[in-house]
Amino acid sequence: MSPSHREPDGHADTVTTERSRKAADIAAEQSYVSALYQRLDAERELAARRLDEALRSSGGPPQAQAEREAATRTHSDRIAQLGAVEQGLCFGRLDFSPGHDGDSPLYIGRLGLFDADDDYRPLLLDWRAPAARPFYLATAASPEGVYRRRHIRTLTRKVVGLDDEVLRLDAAQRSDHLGLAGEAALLAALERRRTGEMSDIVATIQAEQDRIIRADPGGVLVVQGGPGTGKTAVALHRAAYLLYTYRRQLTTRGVLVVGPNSTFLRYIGQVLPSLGETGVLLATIGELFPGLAATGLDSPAAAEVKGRAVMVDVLAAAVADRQVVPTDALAIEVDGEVLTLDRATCERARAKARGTLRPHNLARRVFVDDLLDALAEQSASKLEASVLDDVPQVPLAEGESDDADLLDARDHAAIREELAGDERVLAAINTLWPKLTPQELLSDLLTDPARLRSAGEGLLGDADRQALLRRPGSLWTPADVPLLDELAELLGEDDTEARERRERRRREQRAYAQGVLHVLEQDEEILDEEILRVRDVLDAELLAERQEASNDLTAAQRAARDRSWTFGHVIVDEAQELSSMDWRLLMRRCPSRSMTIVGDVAQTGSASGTSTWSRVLRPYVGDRWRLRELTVNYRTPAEIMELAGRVLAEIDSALSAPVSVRATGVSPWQRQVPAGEVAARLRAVVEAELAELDGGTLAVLCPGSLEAPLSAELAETAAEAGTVDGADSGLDRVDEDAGSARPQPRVSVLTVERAKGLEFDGVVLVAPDDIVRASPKGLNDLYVALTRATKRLGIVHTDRVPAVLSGAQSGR
Ligand SMILES: Nc1ncnc2c1ncn2[C@@H]1O[C@H](COP(=O)(O)OP(=O)(O)OP(=O)(O)O)[C@@H](O)[C@H]1O
Repeated sequence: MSPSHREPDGHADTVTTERSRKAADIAAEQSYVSALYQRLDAERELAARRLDEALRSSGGPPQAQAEREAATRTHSDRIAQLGAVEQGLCFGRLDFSPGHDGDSPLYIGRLGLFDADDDYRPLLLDWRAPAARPFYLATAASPEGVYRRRHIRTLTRKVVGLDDEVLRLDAAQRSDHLGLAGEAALLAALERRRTGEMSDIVATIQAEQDRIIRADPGGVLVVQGGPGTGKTAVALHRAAYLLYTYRRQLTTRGVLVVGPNSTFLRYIGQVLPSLGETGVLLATIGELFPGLAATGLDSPAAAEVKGRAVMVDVLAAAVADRQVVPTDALAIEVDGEVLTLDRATCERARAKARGTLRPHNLARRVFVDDLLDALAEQSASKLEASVLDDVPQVPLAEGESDDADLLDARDHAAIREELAGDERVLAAINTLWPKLTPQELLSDLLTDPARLRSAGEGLLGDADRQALLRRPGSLWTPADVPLLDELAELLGEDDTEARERRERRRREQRAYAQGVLHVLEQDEEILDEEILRVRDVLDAELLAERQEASNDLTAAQRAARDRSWTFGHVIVDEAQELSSMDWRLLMRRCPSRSMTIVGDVAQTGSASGTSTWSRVLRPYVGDRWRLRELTVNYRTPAEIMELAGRVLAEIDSALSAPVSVRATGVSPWQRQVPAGEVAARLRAVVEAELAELDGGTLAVLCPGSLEAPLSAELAETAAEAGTVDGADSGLDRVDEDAGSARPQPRVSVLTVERAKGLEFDGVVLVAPDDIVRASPKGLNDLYVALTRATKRLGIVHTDRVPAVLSGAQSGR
């Protein structure tokens, strides 16, 4: 330091004292944190030992086997949980004002640890525990007894920094403009390079987020917030919190988290395990019909029509159309005899079946029974007539009547049974009221113009029907899934045969178990009448139950296989995109209406999506839903948000953009290139941006028409440098080594639709004018695209500059 810059001696002393105090604090925290890691290691060893014991023991009675399976599951879960908290095990400490209840410091971390040698004194408090709340909520104005909040920063197991906030109104240490807690730790977290996988935010959850995370689970909670306000982060932490707090209810029914696409689910997939939660099913709507892969793509017009609420009536009409009454009588030849089903008989049977109000496949039984009765009666009459024809006529004696039936009830039943087993009879009845699967019915409907015209009469226009029609054998699409789900409800499943099969299997298992008990008893030496015998503790019924495929699946795994599964709680992210039909499906999965709905109506891109929450919720809960708003943008720097804010004002001047938590000093750049040269020139732009970013992730966002050519162009760069993800390769290969080694920079080429919910360090937006003009929600798409970057944004115009962007800073 030059003499002219020398600090006055007194100041230098203060700095030195401050430094040594910090070093002493760090050393003290290091010893506490090291002790916590020792405890963690001990817990891991214990869990591993117990798992090993459970796996090694074998044989024994069935009850012991079942217990062993449960123990194996518990210990494996515990090992996974302990493994997921290695990074940042402890991140906070609360010190309380003197005289406050329990004034020893509390340490907050990713899970709870206790001192087994000291009456299970808490050493580390799980962030979800009620006592940890002040860490997120206490403020200088409302300190909740907290004197100091400390953020502890660690790298691997080493304490590398402490950020203290003294919660006294006169301790003006904190920026109050957004009411942020732990601002230094928060900004450090936000500055981190993005890896392509979302990370948890347990160490820096803000008060407005915490209130949502810990909100009561009952009823529908809507979380509305602009881009980057942490909606996804909050939704996932809420899932973890609910599972921790309401474990009993929720581990049986499970929690469903719905996201917009598989790229997004990969992006958030790691967050929950790192929070120590694995009992959650992450799925897109397209994945919620078990056994069906919805890999096809709809045109925007087809997706929009399929999402309309009127499709409920179209499908109901399509089902009704399959319950046919013939114009002319149907003739069925059975054993050389012709039986007929006339219009009136069929109409009566149909009315009776429909009158049951049961789903089609279940009401079918009533229809079939009625027709079989009619046919049996006809057949019996014919038989009687032919017998009478063959018998010589004998004059009736006085008082005798000739209407005595030749056939009794047993004969009638036998005739009916024979008809019920006759292929030709069944085939005829099937043409009138077939047993149907949702897939058969929807496929028939969408590939047959006549069926579609009939079902859509008065409900769909010509253009709608045209949009829906497709070739036989087409792949299922995500928008088909809610239609199939609706049909599954309308059709119902006649599971009589399956139930009979299950009952038969149970009987066999019971018989087998009886045999096992017999053998066990013969082996027993009766030494003492007092000693319990096998049969005293286990009967054949119980043993048979244990034999049933041991139910060692989690609720999430069972739910994934069962269409009619209902969840304990449902969380929907990017909920503004869901269609009316999507909502129907989701509401069916959650009859308790314990739901968290997260989204931003200014980001709606899909034509089936919504611009108001009340419109989608009214049919299910009326006005009984709560709204919470998030107002701070943790992702997008102020310079980029300034540009995005103009687009938002254009979408709806009543909407206000969230306030950015930080500025970078780097304004977005814009330049114009001829449309034909964009692919060739993009490579240089990408290389320059990667150099500026010095690692981290970069996305090229473009209209659908440019996705393939730009991917191909950049794939050549990838081949040379090994750094580019093509459109289909996803983001999951991105890695970063805890901040020390330089990460591989990655480039993804994506449409706005696929980039929804994701974020990147840098974004190059190509041809925004085409994006705006491509759909009625083009401005919303532009808003989404502009708000994906955490650091840098560049815009390459190929055609006109959208008016809303003109006049902004140019360059590059
Ligand atoms: N309290 C916090 N501490 C640290 N990081 C946070 C916090 N809240 C949000 N973030 C970070 O801000 C970024 C944006 O969060 P998130 O993706 O959840 O926002 P979003 O509201 O879902 O955005 P969008 O609507 O654009 O999809 C993420 O990187 C997230 O980790």
